Amino acid sequence: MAIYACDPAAARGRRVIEEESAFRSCFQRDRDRIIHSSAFRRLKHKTQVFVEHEGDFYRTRLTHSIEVAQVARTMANALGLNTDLTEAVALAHDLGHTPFGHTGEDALHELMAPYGGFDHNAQALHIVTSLERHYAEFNGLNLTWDTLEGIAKHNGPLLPLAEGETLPVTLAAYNAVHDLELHTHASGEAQVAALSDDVAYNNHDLQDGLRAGLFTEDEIAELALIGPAYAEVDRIYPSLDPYRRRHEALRRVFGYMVSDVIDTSRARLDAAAPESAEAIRHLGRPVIAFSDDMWIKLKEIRQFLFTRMYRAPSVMEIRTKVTQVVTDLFPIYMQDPSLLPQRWRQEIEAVEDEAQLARLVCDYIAGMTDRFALQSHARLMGVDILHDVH
Ligand SMILES: Nc1nc2c(ncn2[C@H]2C[C@H](O)[C@@H](COP(=O)(O)OP(=O)(O)OP(=O)(O)O)O2)c(=O)[nH]1
Repeated sequence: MAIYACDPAAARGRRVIEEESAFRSCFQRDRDRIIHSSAFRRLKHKTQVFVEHEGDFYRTRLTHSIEVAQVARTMANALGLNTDLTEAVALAHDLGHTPFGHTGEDALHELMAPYGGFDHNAQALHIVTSLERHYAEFNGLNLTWDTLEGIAKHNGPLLPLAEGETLPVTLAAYNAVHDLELHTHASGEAQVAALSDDVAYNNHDLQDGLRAGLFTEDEIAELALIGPAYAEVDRIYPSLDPYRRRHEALRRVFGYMVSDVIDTSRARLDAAAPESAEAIRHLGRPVIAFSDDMWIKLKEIRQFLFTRMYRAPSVMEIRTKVTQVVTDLFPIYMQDPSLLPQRWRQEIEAVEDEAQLARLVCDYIAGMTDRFALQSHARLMGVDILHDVH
């Protein structure tokens, strides 16, 4: 490992002190706790782009998280960073997603507007610091400080706040008791995990979008990063069948992105010459990055995916319906919290005001899988919103 890697022997430790494992480093143990969490298992039925009933081929938040962790390990290893910490942060980065992905998040954010809003990154931290309830001596997973800061700073430092911005309430509350130093950048490991998210989804969404027939290979071959990949495949394998041709082209695109991050980040690390993990945190700019040229090409892909996939009419039609599911469920549980399961009802006794009740209901709904939300909606509203024809 490089001098600037996070060394498990020097980790900042857990909020509740525990005996170290004889077999696993503290970061390995964090990763294992994340894999064994309920929230991680529920990612298997949470939307990446397509709602779960739309087909078994497409990515879910679980398969996406595994792909992020895979590429993150490769990049961390190439850069001399700690692969276990990188993997832990990568596997945890989407734990806070609601049913129906960003659509559910937007709906919950609006419903929670009077009570501090909702943010999936803050929710991931809330889950691993509070909502998982399996251990005798603490709520949450009691992860190391290093993993928690990586989860909190998925989008970079959270402080100082921009004008009119506030910290998500659950994050602010946790930070008040366990200072995650929100002014600094995260470790190199967490920065790798964050960029791996972009590498993974921009690649797999192209694959899923093609499979769904939302656009064609000829159309994506017009994009600056993708055209050369198809050209190279056609040159080497002039008579490849269409499926192998697609795979060969897209795996090259993936490789271009990974090589670019490794080369750019190596150059940045060489130039900054950080002498510790702490030095990376205080550098004032990220050390893990795409080159400017790659960033321009990536933005073109992101724009294409946004208009042709995330805002495609067929995706938007489902979006309207699943927004209704979340919008219907929230007031039902607010008005009659006795409908909540036992584990949540117990907490209602400690609720002091409407904002606390709303946060509880929000946490419960946010934890639902797509199918559980749809089932709950069908049971409570008497309609199967995706299948009933009106
Ligand atoms: N259907 C649908 N999917 C979306 C929408 N916005 C984003 N997605 C999907 C596309 C990508 O697979 C993925 C990108 O979002 P992520 O949650 O991974 O990253 P994002 O940069 O939005 O947030 P984050 O980095 O986690 O703070 O989510 C949307 O409005 N509708």
